[in-house]
Amino acid sequence: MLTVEQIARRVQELSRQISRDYAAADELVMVGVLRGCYIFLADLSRALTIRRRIDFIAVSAYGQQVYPSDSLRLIMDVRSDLAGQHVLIVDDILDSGLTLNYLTHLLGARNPASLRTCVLLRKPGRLKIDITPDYIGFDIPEVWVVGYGLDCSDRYRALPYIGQVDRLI
Ligand SMILES: O=P(O)(O)OC[C@H]1O[C@H](OP(=O)(O)OP(=O)(O)O)[C@H](O)[C@@H]1O
Ligand SMILES: Nc1nc2[nH]cnc2c(=O)[nH]1
Repeated sequence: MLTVEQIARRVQELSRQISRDYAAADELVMVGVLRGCYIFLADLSRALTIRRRIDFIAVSAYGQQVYPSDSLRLIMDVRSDLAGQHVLIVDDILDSGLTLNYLTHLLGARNPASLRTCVLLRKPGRLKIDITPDYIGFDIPEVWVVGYGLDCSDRYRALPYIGQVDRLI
């Protein structure tokens, strides 16, 4: 679906935009949403030209039967105190929007100086919640995608490109 070159070009564009937008900030705290974010966050953070710190957070759906699950729980919190910090949540994909919605409420309640969101992929046709990330890499169709950090039953995360697999979503 997306080649190595297309992804690299878009990540560079996003990093230029983010570096420009935060040029006046002392520091940006990038909060990656595990696990799918790990390659995108690595590439994006290295391309930024501003001061940044990296942190991680992990959530999990209750139960595995239904996707997307309506209820999420926090399974690993960030280490940093986010009060007064410029925070950017970085995730690989926005599907129903439940994860990003949950996290923006959770982290927004910690009095950050600012809170924005960045996703590499968005499936506009799947949104269950009206949420628009501040930075979006690509809009994609309603299919299951893998590679560049994204998995299918924990496989394919290390593929350098983004591909589509047959799976009911
Ligand atoms: O918009 P939503 O419907 O909430 O879906 C998006 C979330 O789903 C994926 O995570 P997943 O739960 O598959 O975990 P993983 O990142 O560990 O693979 C992805 O990384 C997002 O965090
Ligand atoms: N790997 C992967 N995770 C997702 N989470 C929500 N949609 C997707 C998808 O298409 N692929």
